[in-house]
Amino acid sequence: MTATRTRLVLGNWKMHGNLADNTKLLNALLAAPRAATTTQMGVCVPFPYLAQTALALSGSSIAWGAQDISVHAQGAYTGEVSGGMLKDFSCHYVLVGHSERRAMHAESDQLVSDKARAALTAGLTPVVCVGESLAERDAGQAVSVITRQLAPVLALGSEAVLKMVIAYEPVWAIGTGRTATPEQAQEVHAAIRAALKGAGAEQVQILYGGSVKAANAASLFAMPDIDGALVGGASLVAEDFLAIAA
Ligand SMILES: O=C(CO)COP(=O)(O)O
Repeated sequence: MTATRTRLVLGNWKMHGNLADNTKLLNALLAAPRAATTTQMGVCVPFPYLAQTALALSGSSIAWGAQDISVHAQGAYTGEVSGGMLKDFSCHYVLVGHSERRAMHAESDQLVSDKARAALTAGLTPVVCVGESLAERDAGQAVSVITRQLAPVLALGSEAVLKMVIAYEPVWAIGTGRTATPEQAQEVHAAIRAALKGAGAEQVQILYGGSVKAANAASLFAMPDIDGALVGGASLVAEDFLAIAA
């Protein structure tokens, strides 16, 4: 990682949590001494817990955000949540295009780009998730799939891309305990950075996600184009999440 990029460790709680457990988790994150690290930390929580998270983390160095955003600013869109609403709860980040949403909610590459744009319009930092399936990797298509997924995002222009975070999450590594090797991840991260091209590509944070644990974080973070992690399961256990950031 070059000196210009700060390391970022983001938790994705997915559809986990309840008021009582969240309080314990957030308090444990707040109680941990963090003076020695310059690593940025954040948590992306389910919509109903944004208020609780905002209240708990306000004034701390830990950021928070959501896991999805509507492409619409407001209107008759039952069940949707707008960027303006996320801003009301002082969200910094919003995940867009997580593979679970691409797979289970049929989110297209274009829709993911539209969501990234909606996030930027609302003043949020979109964390654009990309990643190939196992079949695609086995077919040697990892980089071409990611290039295809990123194309409509890159079409938003370099000024927009500079305000984003990209997360590479190979689908076969999510929740499986099977992490990409640092070399496998680095290869894709370098391809992503090459795809970003142009001015500023060196500044964009590119996170790795997929079974990141304290035991494998350091070797992943040692790679030149891996700027941090998007953490699922391990972000639900304060000591594991903190150990990754440390
Ligand atoms: O999907 C992920 C984060 O967005 C990764 O999840 P796990 O860390 O549980 O594999």
